[in-house]
Amino acid sequence: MAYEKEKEIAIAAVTGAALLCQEVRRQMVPEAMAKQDRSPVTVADFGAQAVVCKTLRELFPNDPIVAEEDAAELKTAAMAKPLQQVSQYVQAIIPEATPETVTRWIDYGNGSVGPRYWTLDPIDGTKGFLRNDQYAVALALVEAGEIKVGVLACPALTIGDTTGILFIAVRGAGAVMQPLSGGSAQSIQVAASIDWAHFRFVESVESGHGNQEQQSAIAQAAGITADSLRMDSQAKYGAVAAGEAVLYLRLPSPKSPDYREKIWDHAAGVIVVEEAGGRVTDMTGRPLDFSQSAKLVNNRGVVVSNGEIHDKVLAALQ
Ligand SMILES: Nc1ncnc2c1ncn2[C@@H]1O[C@H](COP(=O)(O)OS(=O)(=O)O)[C@@H](OP(=O)(O)O)[C@H]1O
Ligand SMILES: [Mg+2]
Ligand SMILES: [Mg+2]
Ligand SMILES: [Mg+2]
Repeated sequence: MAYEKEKEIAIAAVTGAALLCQEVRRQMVPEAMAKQDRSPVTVADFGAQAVVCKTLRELFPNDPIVAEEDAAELKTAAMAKPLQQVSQYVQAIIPEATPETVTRWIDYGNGSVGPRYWTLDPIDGTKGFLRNDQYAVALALVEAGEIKVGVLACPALTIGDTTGILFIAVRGAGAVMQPLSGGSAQSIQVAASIDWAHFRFVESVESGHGNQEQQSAIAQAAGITADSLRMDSQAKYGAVAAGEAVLYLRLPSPKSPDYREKIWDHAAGVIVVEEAGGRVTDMTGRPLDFSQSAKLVNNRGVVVSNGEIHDKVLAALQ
């Protein structure tokens, strides 16, 4: 099958990173360090990025990686202690890790968008991770602007009687989910609109990451009467792909009208939903454009659905 090697390496890398995140949560109450944009980052974000970038670079040395974090701050003297912690967590997954190699591996993620690249969010939903709620490790391969492979680990997500879910999709080959702790893969499909128990929508926990008032109004216009499920991270894409909800709305926040969505906050989730039979566009109906830069400069807002209700949602947005 096409992209077999990419898929296997991506699964190994993301699983290692998710284990690291779970280990951090078990051993400590992670502290948030503030980035320049004042958003939080933790030792687990850095550790997860080191694990994934090191694995990818070894197997695909020519592929750029566009990842959320970088090690510039972490290399400063003031950060010696957190760097030591990052290095120890990474060592549990990759024994040869040292503070020096770890910062180098993290900076493999400073690549640029090009004809073929990987994009990584080492922890998507850092605020969720800090709150002991949902978070995800999200990795995707993009070629000529088209997402080809996506692997999304959601360690805190429960579906059926499994907690800790790994979503995997390859373009044209469908989407599956499997227990993060190992076990067999099961093919997934979005829910049909007649499935009333799942005829509901998901949105962010953080009100500043969307426009909850408008999101409720649009969901209602599409016939959804149930309250929203609020969850952090791309676990929302997983919920739509696995048929737990029929719609995920992320409309521009009135507090940050000029915000542009980042590619790593969407790429893995988009292919998982599309391969499960769903549809993803921006709020004007355009496909998300992953060919430009780390930001989705040609898109505003994101609409993710089971496909069936997509046009109705877009019409309500006009
Ligand atoms: N203003 C604004 N608008 C839209 N999106 C924003 C904004 N600010 C931040 N972010 C990005 O949101 C990412 C996580 O958002 P989620 O909505 O998935 O999770 S959460 O419910 O907010 O925790 C989060 O990803 P992580 O940084 O990886 O956690 C951010 O990249
Ligand atoms: Mg962040
Ligand atoms: Mg993110
Ligand atoms: Mg992140």
